[in-house]
Amino acid sequence: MSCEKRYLLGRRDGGEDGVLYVGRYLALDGSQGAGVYLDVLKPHAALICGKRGYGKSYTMGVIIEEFARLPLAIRKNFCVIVVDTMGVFACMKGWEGIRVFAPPAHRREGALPLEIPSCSLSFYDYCELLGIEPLSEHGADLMGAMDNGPFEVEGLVKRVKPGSTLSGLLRMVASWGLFSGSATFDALLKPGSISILDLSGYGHEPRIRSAIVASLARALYDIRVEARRAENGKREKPLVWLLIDEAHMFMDGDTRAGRVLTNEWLRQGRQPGLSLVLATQRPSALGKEVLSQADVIVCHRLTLRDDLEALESARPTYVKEPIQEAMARLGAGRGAAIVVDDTTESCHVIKIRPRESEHGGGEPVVYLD
Ligand SMILES: Nc1ncnc2c1ncn2[C@@H]1O[C@H](COP(=O)(O)OP(=O)(O)OP(=O)(O)O)[C@@H](O)[C@H]1O
Repeated sequence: MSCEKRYLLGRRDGGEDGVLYVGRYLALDGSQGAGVYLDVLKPHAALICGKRGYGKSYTMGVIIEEFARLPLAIRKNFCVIVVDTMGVFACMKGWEGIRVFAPPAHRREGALPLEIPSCSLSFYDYCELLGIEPLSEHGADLMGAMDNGPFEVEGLVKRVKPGSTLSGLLRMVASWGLFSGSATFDALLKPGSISILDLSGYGHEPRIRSAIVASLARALYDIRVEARRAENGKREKPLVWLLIDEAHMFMDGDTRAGRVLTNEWLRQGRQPGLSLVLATQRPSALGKEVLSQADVIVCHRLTLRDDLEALESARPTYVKEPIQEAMARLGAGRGAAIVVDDTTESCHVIKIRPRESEHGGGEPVVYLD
């Protein structure tokens, strides 16, 4: 056993198994001290926040690397799924077996196809995706079409009024090739796997991204709730760690994805073994529920008053120092963060460790010739 001093976030015992090495304690003089580790033996809800360019995606990349490095005996208990909205993690493809999935219309070389089971979207998900009101003529028409058992989106077109706006919208959805009646999420549930879902092709399509995340998050929740009931010393379906970059895209406002993540994952995810890691530039956009449910908060530099106030209002009583004052200790350097850990009721300033794989989130350089 190593005698190096270490801080373990999210767990009270000092065990060495099932931990991710995230960085080092940062002293007031800028020197780095004891290693800081994050527990993965229990489910957690973690929030990584900070203003643009101060290290959120980099930190998430470190967490992904650490999952990839866990001994197989531990790793096979989990599957890790990363929702990559900007395509910054896609360059980790192949690193320690990491796989990248992308929707058929936006698949780059080497990425596996990501298809969404068409029946995994609820009636309300389809209404949000199509931009129609559930309580409208189109809504009623769609509900009638979906009532007739399992379907392909092409099949729905045949079941609604021919030539209607709804039929046109459904035809458009069918043309994306994203939804399939025979698709499953099984590939993402391979024990020990790390899957990056590259949704960067839908940069201007918030409804499509939301539909993907809502259906995935709900399906994983249902699968784990079911598996949990049957678990008896053997794990048929792995525990899930869902990492979402730019999480405000899903949780700002009243989206279907935001509702599933808040209601099923944050409020009820502990028992079925669902862990969530959300990264955002705008913690104020995630809502109070997210800030209060997160048991580990990694906060890089923030300067916007709304964001600082949101964190301040969620500051646990054991953190004596106001967030803004603690923030001053981070300095202007990238990669430093305040970490608030509910389990050990502690707050530290840390420096995230250097990445080993390529980081895809750097700024482009200006060419001078
Ligand atoms: N822990 C770290 N150690 C060394 N460099 C870092 C660290 N964290 C961030 N950086 C540097 O800062 C740059 C920006 O970090 P990152 O891409 O994570 O920003 P971000 O907060 O995700 O920004 P955005 O919100 O624009 O996506 C990185 O390309 C890297 O050069």
